[in-house]
Order: sequence, then C-alpha cells, then structure tokens
Amino acid sequence: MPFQDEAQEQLLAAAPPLDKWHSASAKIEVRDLTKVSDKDEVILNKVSVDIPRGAIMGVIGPSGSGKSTFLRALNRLWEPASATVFLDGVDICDIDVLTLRRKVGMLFQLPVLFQGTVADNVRYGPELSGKKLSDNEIYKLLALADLDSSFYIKSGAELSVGQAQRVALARTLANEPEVLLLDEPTSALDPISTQNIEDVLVKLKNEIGLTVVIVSHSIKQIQRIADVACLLVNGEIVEILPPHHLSLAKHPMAQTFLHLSS
Ligand SMILES: Nc1ncnc2c1ncn2[C@@H]1O[C@H](COP(=O)(O)OP(=O)(O)OP(=O)(O)O)[C@@H](O)[C@H]1O
Repeated sequence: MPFQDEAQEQLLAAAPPLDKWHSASAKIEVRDLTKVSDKDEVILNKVSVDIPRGAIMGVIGPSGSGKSTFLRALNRLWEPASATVFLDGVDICDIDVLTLRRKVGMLFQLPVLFQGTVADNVRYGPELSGKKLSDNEIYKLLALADLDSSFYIKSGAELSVGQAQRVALARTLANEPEVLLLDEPTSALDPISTQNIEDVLVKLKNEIGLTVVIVSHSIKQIQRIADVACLLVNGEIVEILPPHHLSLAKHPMAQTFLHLSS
C-alpha cells in the first residue's frame, strides 16, 4: 500500500537518528553469535548487533525467542564461541571470567540476597577482590539504587521484592560495572517499584554513562526507558528500531507480536 509506505517513511524520517548509537561507539559488539541446544535446535542464529556505549538497549520478542540466552552470552553465563562477543573491542573469551562479570553485571527477574544485612550484601563483591567498602561508600551505593540509609542494617528477610531488587542492584553496582544486563528485572514488581527501578536505570545511564541491556516483556517499559529497541524472533534479530517506532517493524512475526502486545 503506497499510502502506508509513505506514512512509514515520514515516521522514520521524524525518528531520532540511530547514528548517535552506531558502531564507533559500540560498547559490546556481537558477531554471528550462534547457540545450538543439545538436541540440535538452533536457539540463536548468527546474531549480530552493536550495543551502544552509554545507552539503554531494550530486547523484546516472543517467549522462547532467545532473549535470555542472548543476554547470558554477554557475561559468559554460557560460553559463546570465540570472536563472537567483544567488549570494548576485546574478545570476551580472552577476559578472565570473574573480571568480565564485574565489568558486565547482571540482575535477574527475582533478587536473591545473601544472608546478613543489606550492607553485607553490598560489601560482598568488592571484598572478593580485596576491597573493603567504607560505610560512606555503602550509603552512596544505596542512594544510587534509590534506597535511604535506614536500609543499611536491614536483613534481606525484612524487604519487599522491590526493595530486595534495589539492594541486588546496589550490590551489582558495588563492582563498578561498565555494563548492566537485566533479565525482566521488574516483572515481579508492582508499578511503583517498577518505576523506581526504571528511574534508577535512566539515572545511571545519565550520571555515570552506564551501558544497559534490558530484556523485557513490556513494550511500554522499553518505550519509557530505552534508546534503542532490538526485536528478537526465533533466535534472530529481525529489527533494531527507535523504541517509539516499533510499530514500523516489517517482519510478519514481529508485527503479530507487537500487535498482540499493545
Ligand atoms: N540450556 C538450554 N538447553 C536447551 N534449550 C534451551 C536452553 N536454554 C534455552 N533453551 C531453549 O532456547 C529457547 C530460547 O530460550 P530463552 O529463555 O532464551 O527465550 P526467551 O526469549 O528469554 O523466553 P521467555 O521470554 O519465555 O523468557 C527456548 O526454546 C528454550 O527452551
């Protein structure tokens, strides 16, 4: 339909340029990343994408399309083939895995806190590498995750899921990550806790230039916080678009998914 094509072209022309986020400033480059299951099923099929430095990339797609598998490759929760994932141009397979996981931190759907206080949890990562955080540093990390100082002495059992998720975030930030991976971090949270986490992510991007990759089932969430949206269907990236122009996705499966999700 010519009219529709024209309208789409006009919308695209009005879209904020993606150039700003293009490869010169890629924090992570993914090249032909493939994963095949033990049963020879292709889970990821030659995925290639540049993850822009200092931006929030949202990854969306139907259930089972490979979003979590993609995310988990980025800090080697499974072992990608060499020369398929690069952090600042360095093959992540050549980086010590613990060093990599400090640089590329991850937050899961449900926070799991260690025994002890919130402060113990926040101290944990730096302690592993021989650094003892001062009380002031802990208060600062709590503040970054939007938690006030009263949380310092609380135990994990006293916290709501939303608060525990923010403690898990502070604990991850204690490692001073350059990239934060989030796998549906708000799907178990109420709208207010969800907004708190979203605000913190945007603040971290703006204030410390953190690169964020977030898998979400919520297109609205991606539109609220992401700079770039990446659509994964059947283990392949089928579209990379400004979040507010997801409706322009051309892939038929992507269109069906977006239509049903809106
Ligand atoms: N270790 C594994 N061994 C075999 N199959 C796996 C493994 N991990 C994932 N899969 C399969 O790979 C496919 C993609 O799974 P993945 O969890 O990455 O999808 P997803 O898009 O994150 O799904 P959801 O939105 O439901 O969380 C699924 O069919 C899943 O069953």
